[in-house]
Amino acid sequence: MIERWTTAVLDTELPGGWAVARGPDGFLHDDNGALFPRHWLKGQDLPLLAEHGIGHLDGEPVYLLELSGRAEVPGCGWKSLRAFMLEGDHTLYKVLGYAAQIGTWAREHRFCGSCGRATVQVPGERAMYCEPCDLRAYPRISPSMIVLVTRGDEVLLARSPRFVSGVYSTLAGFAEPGESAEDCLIREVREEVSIEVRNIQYMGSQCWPFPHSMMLGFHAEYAGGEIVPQEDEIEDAQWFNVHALPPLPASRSIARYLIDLYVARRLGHAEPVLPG
Ligand SMILES: NC(=O)C1=CN([C@@H]2O[C@H](COP(=O)(O)OP(=O)(O)OC[C@H]3O[C@@H](n4cnc5c(N)ncnc54)[C@H](O)[C@@H]3O)[C@@H](O)[C@H]2O)C=CC1
Ligand SMILES: [Mg+2]
Ligand SMILES: [Zn+2]
Repeated sequence: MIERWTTAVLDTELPGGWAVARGPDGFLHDDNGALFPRHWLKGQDLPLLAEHGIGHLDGEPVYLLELSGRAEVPGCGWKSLRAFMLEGDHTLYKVLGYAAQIGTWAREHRFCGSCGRATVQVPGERAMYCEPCDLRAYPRISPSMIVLVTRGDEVLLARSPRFVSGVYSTLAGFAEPGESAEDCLIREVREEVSIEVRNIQYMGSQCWPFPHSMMLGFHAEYAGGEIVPQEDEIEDAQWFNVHALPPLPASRSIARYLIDLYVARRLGHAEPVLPG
């Protein structure tokens, strides 16, 4: 399969291509989507913080205009990355998800974390550089484990107080220094619901640019314990029968994929495909 979208570090001195603009309210869009002719977009008097050449879409260069504040463009509106994830073209969402991660990282690494001096972008490399310290800051990626724990026909799902009302999802958490993926998974499940697991199986991964998680998805079997939801983090956790599931997470999430896959295997239905 030919990839429509590939990332690259492009020279911002070169003319042409497409551009996306990101401000405090998300990405600029109109009826045609979020990609605009770059020359036109740069003529819109936007409060530009930085420009990044981010890759190629269908062979055409794509740039990000990262803005320092709010702006209005006639005939256009602003839409959050999450809204692009939930609806619309998946390739466009991939472009915008990457753009968001690059924009956030570059914005947050304008100064050296060691000496406090201004950093510069390294030409041809995705790095912010402090010359006196010889220190490069690369885009930040935070590994997070996500796991569906099952017990026969039952799946363990939980709600965080941050979730949309009624929705239950798989357990997830960030890796800490010193942990393997499995260590992290076991700790997170213990912390969040006080359950022990066994037969941990890796199922697949997904980039989750909110703001920079890398989700590593697992399946695990229940091995013991009673559910005790973690105070403040977990509002409720329950075993749900595969025939009586609550409202579930968005269909493009790996959480949903892990649930749908288990249910499909249990019921002998066609297996879902993990959205990249
Ligand atoms: N794609 C998907 O299907 C899903 C993705 N997620 C994502 O998984 C990630 C982890 O899930 P949570 O339950 O929120 O994590 P968690 O269970 O580790 O708890 C969040 C806490 O971790 C700490 N934290 C925040 N950012 C961190 C980082 N970069 N590294 C280490 N610790 C950090 C903070 O103390 C925060 O309160 C989040 O980004 C969440 O959006 C969660 C569920 C579904
Ligand atoms: Mg968690
Ligand atoms: Zn420095």
